[in-house]
Amino acid sequence: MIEIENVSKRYNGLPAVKNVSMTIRAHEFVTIVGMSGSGKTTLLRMINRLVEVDEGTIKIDGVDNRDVSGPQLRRSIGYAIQQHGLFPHRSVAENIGTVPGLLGWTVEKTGERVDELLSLFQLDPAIYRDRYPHELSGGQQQRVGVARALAARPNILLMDEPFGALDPVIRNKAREDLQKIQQQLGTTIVMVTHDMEEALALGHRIAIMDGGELVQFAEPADVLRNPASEFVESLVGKGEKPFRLLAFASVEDLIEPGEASGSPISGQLSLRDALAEFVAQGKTSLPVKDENARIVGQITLDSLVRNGSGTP
Ligand SMILES: Nc1ncnc2c1ncn2[C@@H]1O[C@H](COP(=O)(O)OP(=O)(O)OP(=O)(O)O)[C@@H](O)[C@H]1O
Repeated sequence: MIEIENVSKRYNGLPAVKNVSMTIRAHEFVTIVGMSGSGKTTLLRMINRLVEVDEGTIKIDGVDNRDVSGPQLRRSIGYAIQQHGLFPHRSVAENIGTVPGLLGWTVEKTGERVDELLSLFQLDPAIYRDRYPHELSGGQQQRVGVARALAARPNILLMDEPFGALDPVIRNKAREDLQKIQQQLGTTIVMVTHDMEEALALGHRIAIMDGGELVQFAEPADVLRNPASEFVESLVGKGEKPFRLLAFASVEDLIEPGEASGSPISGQLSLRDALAEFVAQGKTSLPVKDENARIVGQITLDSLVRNGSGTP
């Protein structure tokens, strides 16, 4: 758990973060979103004390983060950034093994962990272990950067625009991988992004910053339905809002009895993807199938539209 209490930071007399309080629960995935210069990175870096707070306290699992030394704190918290920060003259294995090395792990234990992480990130250890960063694609470098941040099994992982430099296709894949890894390892993740789509897709809760202030901290659907201010509403994108809300419900929520023609869609599909199917198939109702491809009912465009607009 990370408890941020009344934290402020100024640079040259100008406030960068203003009196922010928020509690991030263990195993939670929190995204911090906001415009450029809104204080996201400053807030993130105060957690691992790459930036010191001017006022307020940050407690990690109940302990003030100033009660341990900065280097010691940073060995226990993973940190991944956009420029991945890999050491160019060290191999992939040496890069990933950096923190375990500092913590005094044996060569054998570190080697096992390196291979385990490479496999987790779908990089064959036999091929990639001994490569150097310049021998990897941008997406692979990024994955190695995140693997390195997770090497010593930190309970907390801080990420600053980790996918910013990736092209959209690889970026989506990287997000999915991260989501799976978070579920698998239960790591508490705090991730800064300026991409609302990314914040909504990944965050269990989203923290929205504006001019150094935390203006809303809530679950994605809540932010969409009840934006705390006009600024949040504009960030969410008024026009996009109905589609984004549809992404949080699935076809199985709206199954009804009856037969429909057309190519069956999965009950697991999000309503947003279902809407695309209605358009692609040119239908107003579609059959719904379960995991065993059995037809279990139908969904109508009418019910989807009513759900999307919030009309019962
Ligand atoms: N080391 C520094 N020295 C002086 N001013 C700084 C420093 N770091 C940040 N600032 C200022 O503090 C404010 C918040 O910056 P911060 O990097 O936290 O914003 P951000 O929301 O992460 O922005 P971006 O999305 O562009 O990275 C900005 O006005 C910035 O210019």
